[in-house]
Formats: sequence, C-alpha cells, structure tokens
Amino acid sequence: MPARRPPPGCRCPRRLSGQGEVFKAVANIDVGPVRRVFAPWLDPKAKPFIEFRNVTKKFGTFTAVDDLSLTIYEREFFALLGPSGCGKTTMMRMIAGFEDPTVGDVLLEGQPLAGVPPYRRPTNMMFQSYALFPHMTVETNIAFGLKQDGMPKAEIADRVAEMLKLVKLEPFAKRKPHQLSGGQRQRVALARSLAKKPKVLLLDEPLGALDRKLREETQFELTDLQQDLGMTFVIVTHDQEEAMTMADRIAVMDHGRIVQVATPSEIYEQPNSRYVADFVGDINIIEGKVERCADGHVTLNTPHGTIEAAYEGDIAKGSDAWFAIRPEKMRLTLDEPAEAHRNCIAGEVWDIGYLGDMSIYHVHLGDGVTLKSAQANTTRLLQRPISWDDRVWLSFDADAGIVLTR
Ligand SMILES: Nc1ncnc2c1ncn2[C@@H]1O[C@H](COP(=O)(O)OP(=O)(O)OP(=O)(O)O)[C@@H](O)[C@H]1O
Repeated sequence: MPARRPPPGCRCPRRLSGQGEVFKAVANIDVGPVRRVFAPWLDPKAKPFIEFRNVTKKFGTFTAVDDLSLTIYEREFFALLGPSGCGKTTMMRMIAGFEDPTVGDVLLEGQPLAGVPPYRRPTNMMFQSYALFPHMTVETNIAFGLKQDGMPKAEIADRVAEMLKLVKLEPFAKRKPHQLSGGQRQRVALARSLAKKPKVLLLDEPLGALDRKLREETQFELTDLQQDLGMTFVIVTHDQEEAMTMADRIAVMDHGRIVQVATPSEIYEQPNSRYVADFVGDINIIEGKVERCADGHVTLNTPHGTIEAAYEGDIAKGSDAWFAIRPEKMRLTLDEPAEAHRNCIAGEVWDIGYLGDMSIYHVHLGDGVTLKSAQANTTRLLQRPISWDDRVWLSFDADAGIVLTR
C-alpha cells in the first residue's frame, strides 16, 4: 500500500524536507509556525499558469461553457468536477487545442493559445480509454510520440527507460497491452503521455476503467508522481472522492459555469451553495427562515425546531436560509439531550445502511423528511444500542454545519 499523503492543500512536512524545495519556491505561504502549504492562489504575486478569460464555447446554439474565468497555477493538481455534460471535457479540450473558444481567451504562461495547434502546445491529454496500440509492446507504445517527433534513437531509448522506471513497468517492457492488467495499461498510457515531458498533463477520467481498490492505489501513485515531477495536472472527473483525494483545488461546475473553486477541505466544509454541498459528499439540508442574525450567529426557525448556527455575515430577518450538516457531524442518542430546545431534532430510525466501518442511520422526522447520521462502528453489530424503529435524537453543535443562502 502506498503511504498516505498529507491531505491536498497541506503538502507540507514530507515534501518540504528534500525534493519539496520546488514548492517553497513557488508558494512561500506561511500559515503558522510549523506548516507551509502549497497555495499559490493565496499569493497575490503568483503568476497564473493556465488562464481562462471570459471563455464561452458554443456548439451551434448550445452553450457548453458559459463566460467562464479561471486561473490554474504551475505545479497545481487541479480537478474539474461536475455532473455529466457540465462542460468539463470541453474545457480540457480547449487547453489541449482540440476545441477553440467561441468567445474569450485561454492563455498559457500569459500567452494566448488561440491559433496554436495541439501538437505545438506543451500539453498532453490522456484519455479514459488509454488508446494504446494493441500490436505494439509497452516500450514501443511509450516511444511512439517521440519517434514521430524525430527524436534521435539513443535519446528515445533513454527516455523510454526513464519512463518505464517512473511508472514501475520495467519488467513489462516487451509485453503487449493485452498481456497487462488494467492498472498496468493505465500506467503505460501515463508513461506515454509523460514521455514528451509536457508542461501540462490533462487527464480525462484517467482511472475510470480501474476497480475501486486499484483506483485508490493509483490515485496516490498519480499524486506522488505529479509532486515528484513538479508538473501541472488538470484532471476531469465526476467522482468527487477522486477529486478530493488528488487535487490541490477543485472547480465544481454546473451547466458550463464554475460554481466554486476551492481546496477539497473548503469545498467539503464550506460549500458556497446547496448545489456544491449536495454534489460533494453526503449532506443534510434543512430549510428555515432567519429569526435573528447577530454576533456571529444565525437563529433559524425550521419545521423541525430552532437551529442556532455559527455564521459570519449578515442575513436579513425573514430571509430563507438552509442549514447544511454532514451526517458524520450529527450526534445520535436515545436520550433527549439537555439543551433540547435548540439544535436537537427528534425522529425515528427508519433504516440503517451498514458500510462496515460505519453505519448510516436514516432518521424520519415525521413530515416526510429524513436526516442521516453517520456513526462509527466501534462495537460489533450485535452490541450496538440504537436500532430500527427506535425513537432517537439528532443533535449538533452551532459550528458543526453551515448556513447557506442559495
Ligand atoms: N462536438 C460537440 N457538438 C455538440 N455538442 C457537444 C460537442 N461536444 C460536447 N457537446 C455538448 O456540450 C456539453 C458539455 O460536454 P462535455 O463533454 O464538456 O461534458 P462533460 O462535463 O465532460 O461530461 P461527461 O462527464 O459526460 O464527459 C454536453 O451537453 C455535450 O453534449
């Protein structure tokens, strides 16, 4: 098993002692006495690497990408996340040069890419299907693009050897794709994409063909590789866990627009809308009306009682607002909590989803609303105290969830 990395956005101690010098150079952001993070987007002096400036892409009358602006920084692992058809692949294809914006500019290192054909761009795109040549061996597959570019034979041999080592495929150099596992084929495709040493690697659902376990392992390999190479990776995925595991930042997209760009933990803990909250991970959303908003708190009147939540900002009394809280942040008890007049909701256990390490309790509130509470299975199944049809209390702290206004 690969060693678990620090969470994205916290690429710190391990990388900064040793090869991590590169990160010091690009992002000297101090966030405390011990920790420095890779966060060029917080550095006003950081230069954009890839830029979308008011880009619209239309196919006929259909708008696939809608007046979108975005900055990606050098050495970033950036994920485009969103439902099918939201425009992720179209954005990647505009970086690679397979599509041109209808309006607006895509820039690389400050230079507009308009008119630059794909083969002249320092980008390479790896597709989900891998598109390996079945009749060629692993090494000839990796060498293919280099040969086409007219690289001298000896250099090609060196580069292929380097790539085989990088993706740990040296023993398989003479095999053909059908003699490899799915994960090995994925690594050949990766080696082939990296062979020309592009500045930007574009990965379109790169792990879609792998089973879950291999996918998880490969995610870590890919992020380690990206860090070691110091390259910029842009990945398209509709798998939010994949984006969370690998990316420094995630752009959540909806209908050709970006709804939020932030680090995985910000996207998860501070979604800016119900759309993002709901798209990334499991969440309970409770609708209410603002009763009071002052002193860093909002009091919400909801059909399930009063919720008092931490909130920095101002919302007018009487406005609609939503309290969003992750299932793992909901306590579940059989006894009524002491402060049952607020942040406590009574219900009945309707269903229990057993996931092995944890169980998801679906709690019915009576008026058709169901909330979820995730409980770690620290005791064996037979010993667990809360079961189907039990009357229970869900409770939470004021800062356990987030108040959303849209
Ligand atoms: N060449 C094209 N002609 C017409 N419409 C297109 C073309 N390419 C993409 N589209 C449309 O643009 C929209 C965005 O497509 P895109 O492939 O970027 O979505 P996506 O977010 O990558 O989806 P998926 O996750 O399914 O790959 C879709 O509605 C798609 O049908």
